[in-house]
Amino acid sequence: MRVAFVGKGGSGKTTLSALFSRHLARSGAPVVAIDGDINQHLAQALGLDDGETFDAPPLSARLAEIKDHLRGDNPRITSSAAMIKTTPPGRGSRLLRLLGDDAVHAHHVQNVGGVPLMVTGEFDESDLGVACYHSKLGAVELYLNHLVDGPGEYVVVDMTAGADAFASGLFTRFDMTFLVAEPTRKGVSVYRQYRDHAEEFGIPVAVVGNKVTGEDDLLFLKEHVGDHLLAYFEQSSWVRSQERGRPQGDLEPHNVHALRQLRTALDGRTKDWEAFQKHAVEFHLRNAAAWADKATGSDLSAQVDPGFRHGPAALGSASA
Ligand SMILES: Nc1ncnc2c1ncn2[C@@H]1O[C@H](COP(=O)(O)OS(=O)(=O)O)[C@@H](OP(=O)(O)O)[C@H]1O
Ligand SMILES: Nc1ncnc2c1ncn2[C@@H]1O[C@H](COP(=O)(O)OP(=O)(O)O)[C@@H](O)[C@H]1O
Repeated sequence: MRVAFVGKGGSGKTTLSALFSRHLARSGAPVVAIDGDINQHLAQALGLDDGETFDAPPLSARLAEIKDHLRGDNPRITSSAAMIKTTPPGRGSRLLRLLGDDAVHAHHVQNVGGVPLMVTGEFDESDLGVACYHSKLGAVELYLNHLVDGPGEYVVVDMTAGADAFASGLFTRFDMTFLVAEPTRKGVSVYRQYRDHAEEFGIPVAVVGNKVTGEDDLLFLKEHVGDHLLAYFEQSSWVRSQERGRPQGDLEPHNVHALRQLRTALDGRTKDWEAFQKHAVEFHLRNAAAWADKATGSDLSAQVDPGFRHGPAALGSASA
């Protein structure tokens, strides 16, 4: 199961991504957390100490190698240069298993606070004015497009705020999207934007309230998001103490309960590999027509393999 945490900057996406990843990992479930936020703080939120560093290379630093690995010997994708972030897998592509023995996990995963973590990379000075953050997110999209995750396995992505997530179709790669909303007008406005995109594509979105301090906060959220409110987290002194580098005691029982609610909702989803691949193809064709055919000088619609069926059955016939 894949889940994205989205919402306004500062709403608590990173905090909740970290809490949820750790909650899953502690239960013994296989988890990969991915920091896809423009502000790369997930490692810290998972408990990377001040003296420690995250040494695994960011996914965006090895995009060409990742593409080369994933295209395997798919005859429709003749070079990594011809592969764009939306290029869907086909027969001959290399498919990934969660935390499998492959070049992507081997290079990019580092364990932080008991959670295997990959990062997309900082949006640095050299990117300013020349690229959008979607260039960093391309590797996440390729990873998710080629991943065959089984039941009881989890990918948790801390997503960037804002419209970049919609640019390529990345938002259709998840079994569930948790929209983190503070009980403020700004907090719920992102919800409306996301809801409209999601409805168009039949994407499941649930609102997760955060930093709730009382009945008024809860009523405000219910008034604005209604039945889409799945769960809410209270303002947490444990989170605050952890942020100060001195975690005290345990996460509050109400917040632990909210984590369980998120997991139950996610576990209740049924995977639809056919719909998943259909969206991948649809967005690939859109990107091809909008900019990528021109950028690569080729007809990228030819990369779509109509005979490919994504999902566990495809693992057997994929490139080794
Ligand atoms: N949605 C959309 N619309 C318009 N232009 C886009 C879009 N996505 C990517 N690009 C531009 O294409 C260049 C390569 O994109 P990426 O680095 O994201 O990766 S990839 O080629 O898809 O792997 C890159 O341009 P350059 O930076 O000039 O190489 C991106 O800015
Ligand atoms: N439930 C909570 N209780 C207390 N502080 C919180 C809670 N959720 C988030 N915070 C704090 O709010 C700030 C912003 O959270 P962060 O997770 O970095 O947001 P985002 O990733 O959405 O930008 C951080 O200082 C974080 O510790």
